[in-house]
Amino acid sequence: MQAEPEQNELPPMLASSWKRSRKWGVDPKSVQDELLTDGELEDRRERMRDLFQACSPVLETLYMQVRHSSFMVLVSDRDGYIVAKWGDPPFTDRASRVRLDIGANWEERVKGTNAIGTSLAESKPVSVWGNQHYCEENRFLTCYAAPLYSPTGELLGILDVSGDARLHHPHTLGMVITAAQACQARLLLHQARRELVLQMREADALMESMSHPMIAVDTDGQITRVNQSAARWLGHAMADCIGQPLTRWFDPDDVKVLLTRSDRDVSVLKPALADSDVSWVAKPIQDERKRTFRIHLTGRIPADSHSDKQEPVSNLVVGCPKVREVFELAVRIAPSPLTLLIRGETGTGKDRLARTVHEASGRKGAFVAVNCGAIPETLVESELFGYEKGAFTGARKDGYKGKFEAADGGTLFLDEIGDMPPASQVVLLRVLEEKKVTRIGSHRPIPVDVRVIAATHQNLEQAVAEGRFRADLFYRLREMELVLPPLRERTDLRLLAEHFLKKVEQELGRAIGVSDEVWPILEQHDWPGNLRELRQVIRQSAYQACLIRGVDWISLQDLPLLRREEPGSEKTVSLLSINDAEERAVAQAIQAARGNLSEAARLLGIGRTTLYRKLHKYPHLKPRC
Ligand SMILES: Nc1ncnc2c1ncn2[C@@H]1O[C@H](COP(=O)(O)OP(=O)(O)OP(=O)(O)O)[C@@H](O)[C@H]1O
Repeated sequence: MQAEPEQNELPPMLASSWKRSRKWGVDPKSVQDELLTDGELEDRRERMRDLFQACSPVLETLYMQVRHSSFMVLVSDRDGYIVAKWGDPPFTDRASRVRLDIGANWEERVKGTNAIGTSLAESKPVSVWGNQHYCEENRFLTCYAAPLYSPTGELLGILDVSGDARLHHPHTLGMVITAAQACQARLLLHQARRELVLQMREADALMESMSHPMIAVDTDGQITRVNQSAARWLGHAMADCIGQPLTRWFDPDDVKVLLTRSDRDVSVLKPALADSDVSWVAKPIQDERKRTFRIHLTGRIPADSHSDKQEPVSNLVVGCPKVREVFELAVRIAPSPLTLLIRGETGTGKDRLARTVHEASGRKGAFVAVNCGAIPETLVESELFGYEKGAFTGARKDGYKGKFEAADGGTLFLDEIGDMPPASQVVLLRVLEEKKVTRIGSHRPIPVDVRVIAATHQNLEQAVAEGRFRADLFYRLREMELVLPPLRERTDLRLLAEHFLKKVEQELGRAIGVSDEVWPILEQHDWPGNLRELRQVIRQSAYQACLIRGVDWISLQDLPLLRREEPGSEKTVSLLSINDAEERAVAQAIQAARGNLSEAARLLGIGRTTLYRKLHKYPHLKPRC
């Protein structure tokens, strides 16, 4: 054991630290250690996950430099708790005896003068060698520590290299300082990347939140982005719209003008189909040299009545006994605090059921829906739990209230829960257990009163068996389970179809009937897209009947269902797009009118100019003279 140094032998920073240690009442002969429980340690590690993710290459390189030399690398959080270590026996065994180990607190108030504690107290790099340590048991050590800062200068913790005092070398401190600086640089890079993803996501969310249809096209006229509302209008899934030429839906001449004259501030486009009500405003997005990068099209529709999510719960169709049972049970359990898991194929009405539970629960707060599958892995936590101002560069100035806080007093609907990344599953489980959230960049847990409803179309039991989904979270979420049957097993298809037809009638402003021969076809289809697909088919058929054929009833020829599949396929029907249907209708009309275009236009119930425009789109249909 080395003797205590004289005060004047200590460097000034350490002399002040000794004074503080005395003031704290630390006993140099008997240390009262402060240790974390496993849960607390996990929590603190979790809060530094970003740092470890971004900086592990630096920390590993540092460890490679000191291994085999009775040295170890440690990281403490900003409260002095060691949360990570890299080292090898026998030195780590000796270090463990004085609790220089994961979970122990090395603040000065616990351990007296030591590199981690003093570096924290002074916010400066420091080395503490042998008998410069305040507590006798630590005097076999030599330690070098430097603060770890976030890119915005916030203290995150301490990087420390500790070893046998006999191997002390002043240069080691320089190495630790360099590594701490490299960590800050890597964090900056990491956060810049994350910020970029956030911004892209924000742009997507903005686009998605618009109730008006929006389409972005590149300078070649190809679609690069659409929102749900536009995808609905275009008659395809969002992913299928990307890369398609705009000329599939708009007059090619108009599109040509739009692309060549995209320097114009704003122009108005008329769609080739459904020419009646929707008009599209095009606005170029330009760089600083006024070169057009993208063109944004916003559709103006008279009423957004086909919007997915705005229907009052009382309007739901529950004509099938199986479904009625599910809804009745949902309403009965709604006032309880039970966590609910809703299962069912895509488009079976899980979202609607979750809203029903919320409305029947009497909870005054908001219903907040989150699609866990749509959030990039790195953003799940900031989205759910929020972040403090300055948590990372590019973070909003006032911080961000996560979805849990937004749903306080209400219901949080976690859709596609099976897609939640494993790391976020841990945090979610903790929030469910503790009913508190801690924003990223904060240490203050905020109590929340949130009823959680999760939904999935996946086989979660299998995901648990394959290790993709945590078993404890699965059981925590499934305090109560509701299962929605697929449309092919429902007995109320006709009621649903009539319900969707009513909405289209409102859009089109006229009553529309359905011919008898249509029903068996609808009943036979196996509806992989369930209610959403049925709604889409009804809408497309009604538009086809009214706007293309000019009649007030849907008959077989309007159904985008009648195309036969490849021979040998079990299915007899599959969907046609609005465009295919339009092309077919034009061909039939020209054939029926024996090439007389005025007559064909009359049969189609459209003007001659409109028919000419359509022939521009389908030049092979032009009658030969
Ligand atoms: N009982 C119902 N009566 C009338 N319309 C319904 C009913 N249930 C769902 N819908 C409609 O069906 C469509 C799909 O429903 P919803 O979005 O709730 O399905 P989901 O199962 O949550 O879909 P996903 O799995 O894709 O998230 C929506 O337009 C919704 O309004």
